[in-house]
Order: sequence, then C-alpha cells, then structure tokens
Amino acid sequence: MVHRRLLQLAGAVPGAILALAGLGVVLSALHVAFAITAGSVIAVLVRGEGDPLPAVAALIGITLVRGALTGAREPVAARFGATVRVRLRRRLLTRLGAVPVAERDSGQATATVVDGVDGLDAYYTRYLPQLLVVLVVPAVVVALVMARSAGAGVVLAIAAGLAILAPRAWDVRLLRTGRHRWDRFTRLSSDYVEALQQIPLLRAFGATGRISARLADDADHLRGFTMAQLRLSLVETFVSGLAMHLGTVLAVVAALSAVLSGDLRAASAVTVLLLVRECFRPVQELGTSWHAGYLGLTAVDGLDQFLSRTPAVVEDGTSSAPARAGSVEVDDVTYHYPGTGRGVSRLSLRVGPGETLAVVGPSGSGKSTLARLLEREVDPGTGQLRLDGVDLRDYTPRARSRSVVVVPQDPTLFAWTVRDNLRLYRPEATDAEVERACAVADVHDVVRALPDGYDTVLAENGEQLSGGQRQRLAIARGLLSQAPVLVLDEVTSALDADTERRVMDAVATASPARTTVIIAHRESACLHADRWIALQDGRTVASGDGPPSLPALTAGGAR
Ligand SMILES: Nc1ncnc2c1ncn2[C@@H]1O[C@H](COP(=O)(O)OP(=O)(O)OP(=O)(O)O)[C@@H](O)[C@H]1O
Repeated sequence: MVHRRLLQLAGAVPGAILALAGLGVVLSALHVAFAITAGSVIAVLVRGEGDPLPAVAALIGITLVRGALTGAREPVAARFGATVRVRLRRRLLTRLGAVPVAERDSGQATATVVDGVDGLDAYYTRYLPQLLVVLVVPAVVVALVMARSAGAGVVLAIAAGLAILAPRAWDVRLLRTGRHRWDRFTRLSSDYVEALQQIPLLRAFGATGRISARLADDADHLRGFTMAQLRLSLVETFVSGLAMHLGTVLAVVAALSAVLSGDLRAASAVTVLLLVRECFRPVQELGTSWHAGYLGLTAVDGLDQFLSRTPAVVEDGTSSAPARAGSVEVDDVTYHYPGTGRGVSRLSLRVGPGETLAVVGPSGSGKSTLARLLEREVDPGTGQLRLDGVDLRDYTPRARSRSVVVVPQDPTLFAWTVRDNLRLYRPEATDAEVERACAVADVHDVVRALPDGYDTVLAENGEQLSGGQRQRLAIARGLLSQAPVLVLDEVTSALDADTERRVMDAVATASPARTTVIIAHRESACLHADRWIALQDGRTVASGDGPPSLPALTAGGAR
C-alpha cells in the first residue's frame, strides 16, 4: 500500500527507495541467472556432452555476487532508515513546541516520536522497495517460464496474481483496525506516563492499587485487540501462502506433464522449478515487510496531527546583534490563545533602559501571557513588541535569547549538574560568576550543602530541591545571563516574605542597569519597582509610579 502522506512526511526519499528497489531487482536477476545456468549444467551432465566447468564456475560466481549484494543491502537500508528517522523526528520536535499547553500529552508525544517513527523504518526501507520489486520480477519470471512451458506459465501467472492481490483486500481492513489499536496504544502510554510522574501523589491518596488495576485492565484490552488483529493478519498470510504453495505444486505438475509429453526437456524442467521459486520469493518478502512496517503505518494519524501544527514562532529574523540598552516597547499588542478570546488585548507599555516595572493584577489577567510574548513563545496577533527599537521578530533566536531572559514561576531544571543548569544561558560563565549569582539569589548555601556541591547531578527537574530552592536557582540562572532585559514571572511565589524581600533586594542591587519586569502578586516582590501597571482581563486598568500599593495588587485601583 502506497501511502501518499507518508511519502510526503519523509521528504525527498524516492532516490533511496529506488536504489533499494534496484538492488532487489538485481538480486532477483541473479537468482534467475542461477536458475538458467543450473539448468544448463544439468543438461550438460545428463547428455554427457560438453564441458560443465564454465557453467559451474558461473554458478559459483553468481552465488558469491549474490551473497555480497545481500550483505550490502542491509547497511544501505539501515543508513537510509536512520536518515528518515532523524529527519522525521527533527520535524516532529520542532512542531511539539507548537502544541498548546492545554493539549500537551507526554505519553502520546513519546509514543509517536519513538514507537511511531521506529515503526515506519521498515515501511520505507523494506516494504516500499519490495513493492517495486514485486511489480517487475514476477511478471518477468512468468514470461521466462511461459517461454519454456506455456501450461506452467499460465498456472504461475494465476497463482502469482492471487498471492499478490488477495492480501491487499485485507490490508485496508488491517490498516483501519490498526489505527484504532494505535489510538489505544497512545492512550495507554499517556496513562502510564502520567501515573509514573504522579506516583508520590497517588500513594498519598492511597490510589496506587486502583490506578494499577485500571492500567492492567487497559493493557489487557489492548492485548485482546492486538491478538484479534494478528488473527486477521494470519488469514491474509494463509491466503497468500496457499496461493504460493498451490501455484508451485500446479506449475511443477504442468512442467512434468510437458516433460512426459515430450514438449519440455528434463533439464529445462529443473530451470522451471527454480524459476517458480524465484517468482514467489519476492512476494513472500513483500508480505513479511508489510507486517514489519505496518505499526508505523498505523501511527500516521498521530504523526500527521503533530506535523500539521504550525510552529508558534514561524519566522526568525536576521538581526544578529543582541539588544544592548534594554528598552522595551509593547505597542497595542493583542494576543488570544487559539480558539479562545483570552490572553491580552490592545496592551501598550514602555520600560526604559535600567527601569524596573511591576506588572500586577488578579489571576488570569494576562501577566504570564506578557512574559510569553516577550520571550516569543507566542507572537502577537496584532501590534508590535520592540527591544531597543527593533521588532522582537527581527532578532535571530540567539540574539533574542541574549537580549531578554524570562524566569518563570515553575522553572525547568535538567538532570544535569547544578553548575551546568546555571550556565544554560551562558556556558562560558566562570565558577566565580556562577557562585556570585547563587549568592545574590540566596541559594549558594543550599547548593554547597548538596553531596557534590555545584557538581551534584540533579534529579529530573531538580526534584530533590524544594519549590523555593528551584525558584532561587532559576533566578541565579537568569542573573547569570547578560541579557539587558530580565523578566521575573512570579519567581518568588514559593518563598516566605522575608526570603523574598532579601532576594529581591539583592537582585536590585546586583543588576541596577538591567531593565527588569517583575510580575507579582505580593507587595514584597515589587519594592524596587520604579513604576507599576495593573492588568485585568488582558488590559491595563491602572498604572502609577513607585512600587504598587495593596489595592493595585488585588484589583487594580486606578490612580
Ligand atoms: N495555554 C493557554 N491556552 C488557553 N488559554 C490560556 C492559556 N494560558 C492562559 N490562558 C488564558 O489566558 C488568560 C491570561 O492567562 P495568564 O496566564 O496570562 O494569566 P496570569 O495573569 O499570568 O494568571 P496567574 O496570576 O494565575 O498566573 C487567562 O484567562 C487564561 O485562562
């Protein structure tokens, strides 16, 4: 089955498929040459005339070349398979970032990127090339047999036709049910990933037994569904196997009758026998490679779902010099999350170089959306964001990441050493700089107390640290960058008021020249603000000079 979408997904691969198919055809030609040469050796031996040695030498030569080509086919297929997998995964990974947060599903993503892409390997490297071989070889072999024995040729043509075409009727059905199986498989993967991530929580709620029973139940359903599919596929294998076996037997009977009636020499009958085998060999391989590539085929919907997403950041600019002064202008910006009317609407603000702006407002008022816009996780629908007068979209990704750094409320830490985590934005930062940033963020003593200090390898997302410690590490990481604009999005929400005040004092003292946007809920986080704005429903509803007062933080009391 040629799946147009799968061919498009793999990109420009026809060359490699044709090369593998060509290799398959050459191998078949060698098998045919072997059959014909073997017939002539037998004819010489039976008649006792002539020298059989040249033909025997040819047989040995053919066998050697065939062995070498068979050996060469595997590395070619493996290299081609790896290219397709890398290409597909790269495209999938760029699109994964475009999946709205609300729709992110790690289990489904893992199943598609790992199992789906792996499953496709056999489709591209085995099934498609073999399909081309089957379009050519059996027809040629039937013609060769027909030239020796018309009866055997006709029988072979009918049997080969049946063996090739009959399974195709099952393929469509198998693919349809296979897609259901893939849906169930990805759902089960999602449930497993979620349960694994939440084991401590499930244990705390005493729900582990219930969840594992449900997962076992779902796995059992998937097994039942897979077995039903296997049975369906066995019927297909049985039908094509029957056609091949009956075809072989009947073609042999037809050839022997021709020998008995004197229409065919015994030596030619041997050639016919070997040719019949070569007629069915590619068909049999086609069946095997169909089943090997079938899992990937069933993943096509999942792949398509990811690949049809338009990355949130569509184009990158060419301005490779990072901003230096750090002036921020948000000019009449509207961004609504896809399918919602929520986000920010007609938002305008200015932050001068070295200025600190506090952004406050109730939950859901659009504060984090402003941060996402500033780090280009999303682009405005209308309006413009400028850094030092340059549209944010005009910066190259590298220049942008060196111009503005956003520290989120719930930062991501990698399972790397603490030092490497801190150097994320500036790999060249010295040990002294790393430690100074940690001292400012009030986390130096915490790191020193870890088993290997700054060389301690963190658990996934720094799970051995408290929420507040993770936030302080992320602040240190942001401080370590030399970006002239720093956005702190509720980065002290997990700290007590005293620690929060200490950290914010130190941050203000450590980078007085840096433009800082502080998104916060509490007064203690904004004490160093030069100005403030209050958002509500994605719009500015109040603003003022100095740090915001309590009413502004809660509701946006206009000045
Ligand atoms: N990924 C998303 N998909 C759809 N809607 C979203 C998404 N993220 C946020 N929203 C909506 O956009 C609006 C603004 O959200 P935003 O996260 O910017 O608010 P916030 O002021 O930062 O809230 P909080 O103080 O609770 O963090 C809210 O109505 C929210 O429900």
